[in-house]
Amino acid sequence: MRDLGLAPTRPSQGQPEGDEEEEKESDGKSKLQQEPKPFRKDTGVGKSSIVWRFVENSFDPNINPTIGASFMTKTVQYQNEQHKFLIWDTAGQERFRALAPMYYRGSAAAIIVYDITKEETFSTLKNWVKELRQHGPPNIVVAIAGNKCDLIDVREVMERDAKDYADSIHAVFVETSAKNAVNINELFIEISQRIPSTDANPPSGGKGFKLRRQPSEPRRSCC
Ligand SMILES: Nc1nc2c(ncn2[C@@H]2O[C@H](COP(=O)(O)OP(=O)(O)OP(=O)(O)O)[C@@H](O)[C@H]2O)c(=O)[nH]1
Repeated sequence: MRDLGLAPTRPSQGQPEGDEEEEKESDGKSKLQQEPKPFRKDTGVGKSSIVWRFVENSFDPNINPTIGASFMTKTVQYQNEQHKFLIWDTAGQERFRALAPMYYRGSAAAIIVYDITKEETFSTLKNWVKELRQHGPPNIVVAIAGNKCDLIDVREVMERDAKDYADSIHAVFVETSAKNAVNINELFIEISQRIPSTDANPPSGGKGFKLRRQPSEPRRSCC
């Protein structure tokens, strides 16, 4: 059995700032006008839906936004091994952003999700990559998921561009649809394959997991 800590990114905290509402300062300027919010576009990309599809194999079109974070686990039999995923699903709203380091610091991998129909979510993703590189665990596996690939008619982010970017930072990349269950299991399996085995990296304190590299399962082309 191997335990895989995973943190789909995007959270924070502190005094609620309001997400979509603009708060007015005493000088009458809104906070939006005063300071850039590099992570503002994180909500609604489908992080929770991806986790739900993976853990419960279900999809809720009326799912509520995540408050703070939620935690789920799933164990999958993959070839001759059991992989246990310990997953933190973090909130995308700006007011929860400061919580993010709590989740990614102890994680073996992070999935950064963007919405293929919203270009700004892809730009935001790069800020997360930077933050993970600067403040995350040195060997954290980064995965990029371009979600909602069932909405191909309103696509704003080209798959090739996202793939080129992912390759440039050595990240796992896949386009997913939580709605249609496309590439969800493949995403998690590919991440688990990238996490070094305990043979190569002896764990401290006797905890960890053993994993051999296996050939990737074929991915489905998204829609
Ligand atoms: N068409 C389509 N809609 C999706 C997909 N995944 C999620 N959605 C919808 O997108 C909306 C947001 O989904 P969530 O899973 O709550 O997104 P989130 O990123 O977790 O949002 P926060 O919790 O606010 O950070 C919901 O209405 C979902 O039903 C998908 O693959 N395809």
